[in-house]
Amino acid sequence: MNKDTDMQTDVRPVIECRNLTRTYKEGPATLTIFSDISLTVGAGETVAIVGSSGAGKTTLLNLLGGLDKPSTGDISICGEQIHRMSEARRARFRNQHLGFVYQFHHLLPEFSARENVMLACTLGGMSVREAGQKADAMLDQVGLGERLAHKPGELSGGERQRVAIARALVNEPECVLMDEPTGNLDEQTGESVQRLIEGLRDRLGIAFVVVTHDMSMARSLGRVLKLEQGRLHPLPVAS
Ligand SMILES: Nc1ncnc2c1ncn2[C@@H]1O[C@H](COP(=O)(O)OP(=O)(O)OP(=O)(O)O)[C@@H](O)[C@H]1O
Repeated sequence: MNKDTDMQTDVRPVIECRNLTRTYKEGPATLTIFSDISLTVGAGETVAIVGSSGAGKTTLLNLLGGLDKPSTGDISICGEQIHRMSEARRARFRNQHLGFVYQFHHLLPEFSARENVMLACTLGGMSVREAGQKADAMLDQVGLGERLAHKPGELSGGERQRVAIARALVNEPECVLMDEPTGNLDEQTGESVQRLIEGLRDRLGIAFVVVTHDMSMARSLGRVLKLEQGRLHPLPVAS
């Protein structure tokens, strides 16, 4: 075990990355975004990834989520090598095992909060009736039980982000990947989204990987790793 960037407990690993390298070809030159990154994240663990703009945080998150493939190295999510799956299998796997939350919520503007969350279920083959029940329960958990019929344009920024979190969680994924989930929110709303993440992690045992520029949120979520000059370094725990 790599003691620097691996979890320190013996809980079941949800994410296991070994020696990840991502490069881009730029004419005759090769641009290395990061190299030789290894990382293990266990069930119910939260890992925050920080680093300056352009350090490669989103690139790393995209690899973990199967949106991009590593140049070299292995990624195992829930014991399966996501980067080696066929396109169709990967889409199914992502729907079943992973949830995604972005800085800009990417909700469909024409659909209600309920319908946006339901869509994540029906895409996976669930009946409309069951999807409706799941969406209602999940939206209730994130405190939006009274806003089911509101469209994104009729919700506040924090409420929209909570709908996006409900959508990411409704299929009960083992792992949720978040890119700047509070980046677009004021301090108070950001803190309430952070508490929501912590509550869901503790209640449901989901592993969270959260890319953020907010160091205080990173520290309070748990383990903090800094992506710097193409390497992932653990930051010491704040006293
Ligand atoms: N398709 C691509 N081709 C070439 N270079 C790319 C490509 N995609 C990303 N990059 C480069 O990879 C680097 C890392 O980008 P990335 O978006 O992962 O950074 P980041 O740490 O998430 O930054 P920010 O905090 O600003 O969002 C950047 O320098 C970017 O220009």
